[in-house]
Amino acid sequence: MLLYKCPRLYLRALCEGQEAPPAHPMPHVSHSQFNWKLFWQFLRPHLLLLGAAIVLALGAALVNVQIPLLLGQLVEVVAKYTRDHVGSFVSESRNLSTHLLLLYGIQGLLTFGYLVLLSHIGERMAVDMRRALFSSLLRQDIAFFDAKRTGQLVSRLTTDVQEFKSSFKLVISQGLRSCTQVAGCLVSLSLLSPRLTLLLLIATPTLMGVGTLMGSGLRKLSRLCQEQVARATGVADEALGNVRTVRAFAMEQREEERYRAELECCRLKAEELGRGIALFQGLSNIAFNCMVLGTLFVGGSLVAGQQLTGGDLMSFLVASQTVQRSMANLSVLFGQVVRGLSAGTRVFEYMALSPCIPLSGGHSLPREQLHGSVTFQDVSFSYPCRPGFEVLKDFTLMLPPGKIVALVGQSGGGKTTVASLLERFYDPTAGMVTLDGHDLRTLDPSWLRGQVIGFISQEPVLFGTTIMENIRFGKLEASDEEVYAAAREANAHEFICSFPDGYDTIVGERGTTLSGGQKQRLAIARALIKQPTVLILDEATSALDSESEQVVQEALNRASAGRTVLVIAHRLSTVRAAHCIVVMANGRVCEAGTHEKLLRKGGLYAELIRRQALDAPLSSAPPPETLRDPQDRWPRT
Ligand SMILES: Nc1ncnc2c1ncn2[C@@H]1O[C@H](COP(=O)(O)OP(=O)(O)OP(=O)(O)O)[C@@H](O)[C@H]1O
Repeated sequence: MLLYKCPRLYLRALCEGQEAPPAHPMPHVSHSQFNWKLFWQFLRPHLLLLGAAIVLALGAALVNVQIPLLLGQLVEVVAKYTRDHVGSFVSESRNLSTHLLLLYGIQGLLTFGYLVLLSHIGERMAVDMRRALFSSLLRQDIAFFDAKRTGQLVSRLTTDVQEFKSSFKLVISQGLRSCTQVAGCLVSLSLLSPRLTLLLLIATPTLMGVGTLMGSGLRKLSRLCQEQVARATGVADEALGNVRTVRAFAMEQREEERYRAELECCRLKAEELGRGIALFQGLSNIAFNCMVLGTLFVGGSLVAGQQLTGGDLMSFLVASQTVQRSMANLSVLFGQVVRGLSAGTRVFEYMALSPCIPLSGGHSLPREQLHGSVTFQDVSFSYPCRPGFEVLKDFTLMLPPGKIVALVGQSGGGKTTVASLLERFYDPTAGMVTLDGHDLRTLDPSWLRGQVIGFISQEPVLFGTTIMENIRFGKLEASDEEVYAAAREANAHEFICSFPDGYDTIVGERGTTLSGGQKQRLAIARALIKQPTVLILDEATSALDSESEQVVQEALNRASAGRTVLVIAHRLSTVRAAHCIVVMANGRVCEAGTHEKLLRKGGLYAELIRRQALDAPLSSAPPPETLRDPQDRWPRT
């Protein structure tokens, strides 16, 4: 297991002759506890400001603790004046009133200060967390995304981080303040009347214990609730992202119903959580009111017994109110903290995941020594999310340098899977894929994908930016001239120049403002700009009409020259000129050879050709001379 997580250990295991570990288990997402270690990493840079905020919050709370005592003294002055009618009430009370006004002012300033600081810290932390989570998600294995919905992941980046940030700010502002006030007031109260304070001290821990028990249940509910919200977001995201397909099948109603059903589940779960929180708050209110009533009752009897003055009782009452308000705040805060901790757990959960296939690491080969010879040696493979289902079984294939090899065969036979293994989106369960004799697992994946392999799929995905930036996606440091050259090579320059904005044309989300053929040619330019040694064409022309296909095919032919090319095709007419055609069935190679050789053999390929009724219109140019003699270089079947 450890070997998976660390490619270096894996390599050492190979060197020491240990058996290669079975391929990538599904990255494990544990429903773990809140990750305090990660939280600390985000908090650490802000410790100084946080310390300042805490000091200000504590200051505000301590100022607040003094207010009941001064109010009690003011009441004493009122009582004295009412009783004795001696002197001026205004002059007697001036000092106390000024003192109180000053405290109110200081409290306001301190509150302003710590709230500004907390807002600053909260926003910075949220940005850091989103960046770290996004970066971690981008690094996860492709297998991770097979098992996840985009909506769920996006929700972690948005809602969960937001929820966590709000809770964090509330805990420091309200929570810290309420706790300090409760503590400060309890000290004041114990000075005024130890007996009354004892009453409060007995009741408080009992209530806290009950609260903790209820809290763990609420936390579970909150987690379920947020997961359901993420599911609903996923449904909306999918429907909106595929709105053309939804419209084409007139499935708006169905999508609305799916979303409504998910929302209904959200509502039920949220209401259950709401009821739980309401019950918790209701019970705590009753308990705290009873506490105040009890305090008044016992305090009143102490005043009657002249063990307490009227002013002291007033101070006691105001301080008890502060304690009560703070406790109520804490109970409201509790729900938020429960939600915040769940949200934080979910955010840190994905952040702590380490991919089985790292983005980089291992060695790269100098370009001048790179030949582009690829082999699949006895490769077996199951997708991690379907472990019992072997897609490739002892699959062996050789792509000689500079040659074109076509993979054909039944749908679902594993052709795209072969391409995915070559790109190292997954690692084989058994056997190995090599480039120039090097196991792909020993090579740097970022070098492999960024510089060696170019991939062009059936449905090219473009980004909603300019044509220039889309082509440059293949090589960020490419000059304008390199972009133009790649576009020319891909037969795209002409149509790009015909647009009023030329290379600065915005292509719309996923390239919706372009035709299929235009998108495909941009994808070819994007793949060619990095001058890949190995090119994978996964049914690159199958979605195009015959006119576009011709232009795109021409570009592909040009792009294929001198490169090792793996062509995956359904339409057999497009691969007749390949140096070798490999027929796949049930995850195995069952035939291989040139078009003519396979036709003569009269096996599966000939049968496929017959089915596609391509015997007659075989009109494209005959394969180059070099193709006529495949000899025994081709894969064993
Ligand atoms: N991400 C995935 N997770 C699990 N199973 C998958 C995944 N992708 C493909 N498969 C399964 O692997 C098998 C081979 O799929 P693959 O896409 O490689 O076939 P293919 O030959 O390219 O098919 P087609 O010609 O229809 O594109 C299929 O049974 C498919 O259901």
